[in-house]
Amino acid sequence: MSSATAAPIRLDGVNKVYDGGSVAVGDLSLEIPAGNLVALVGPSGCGKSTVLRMINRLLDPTGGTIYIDGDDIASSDPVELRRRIGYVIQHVGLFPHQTIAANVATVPRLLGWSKTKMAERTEELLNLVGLDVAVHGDRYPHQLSGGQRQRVGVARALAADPVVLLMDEPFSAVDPIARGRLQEEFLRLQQDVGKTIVFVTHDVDEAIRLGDRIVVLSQEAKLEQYGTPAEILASPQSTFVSEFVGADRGVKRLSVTEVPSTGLKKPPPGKHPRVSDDVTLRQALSALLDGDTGYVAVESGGTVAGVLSADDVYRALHEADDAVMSS
Ligand SMILES: Nc1ncnc2c1ncn2[C@@H]1O[C@H](COP(=O)(O)OP(=O)(O)OP(=O)(O)O)[C@@H](O)[C@H]1O
Repeated sequence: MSSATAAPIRLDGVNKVYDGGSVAVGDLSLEIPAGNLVALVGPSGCGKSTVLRMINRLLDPTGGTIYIDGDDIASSDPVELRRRIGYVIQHVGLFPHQTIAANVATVPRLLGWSKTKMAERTEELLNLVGLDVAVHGDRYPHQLSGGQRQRVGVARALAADPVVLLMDEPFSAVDPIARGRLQEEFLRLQQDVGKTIVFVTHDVDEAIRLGDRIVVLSQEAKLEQYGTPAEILASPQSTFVSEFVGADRGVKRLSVTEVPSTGLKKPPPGKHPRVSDDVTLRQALSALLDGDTGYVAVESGGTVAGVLSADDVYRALHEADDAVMSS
């Protein structure tokens, strides 16, 4: 494996039949580009976790091949491979009798890093996930909140600069408010680290929010659709996908579409609510509904570039859909 910070993953005709004959994955082929965050979504039992666990060789496929950075992982040493792959699970599995700092340094310690290098890396990572090493470093897992423990799990998974990060429902055990914050922080963190991330969730909203691309799976990990959130929302390829993304697909589309930068109207008189030009149509519509003029003003570089009405939001959504469909 190269020393790059992120590696592509390819699944080629992968199949997994458990002892006893249960087919978890029928025949799955998938390419995940380096540095992409791909969300695997699908109903309970469709094989998402099995797919993830085959990528780090916690399970071996019964057929097909998985490549990381072009190398067939079946010929790699599983322990060695797992040190190059970060893994975060729902109940993060921190070692209860080790401090937070020691937990984060798990893989560097196995790799024989010096104490100084481990301490520097631990501080850097805890900072990256928004925890202060001076406050939290010497605490034990039970002295942290659920959300803080998940952050430590992410820091630990990133400790040895893995080329791939696998995340299995990492935020589902925390309350919705902490979850939203973790998702937001995680998106910011990914902008910094740029890993190839495979993220399992059964929550389609989380997949839309986090994924560069989404893989929708049905039973036996059948690939129903693979595309960007905007593509999947604008054009679900099957009844399964449209039912899975939900009846409020239209509202979800608003949240993956940015406000238009051209064709804005000149503001009529009145005190219109304002949004910046990098918000989504959903945020713009919400601001419009909070006001009482029927318009929302879009600011660009501190000045108002123009206004949108509800009709304009509708038109912008459909123009964005047309652009997605024709791309
Ligand atoms: N060790 C096992 N032995 C036999 N069958 C198994 C085993 N582990 C999982 N399965 C079966 O394989 C299928 C896929 O399981 P998997 O855990 O991958 O699904 P999932 O999509 O991650 O589900 P969930 O969202 O509920 O966690 C299920 O039908 C499950 O019952």
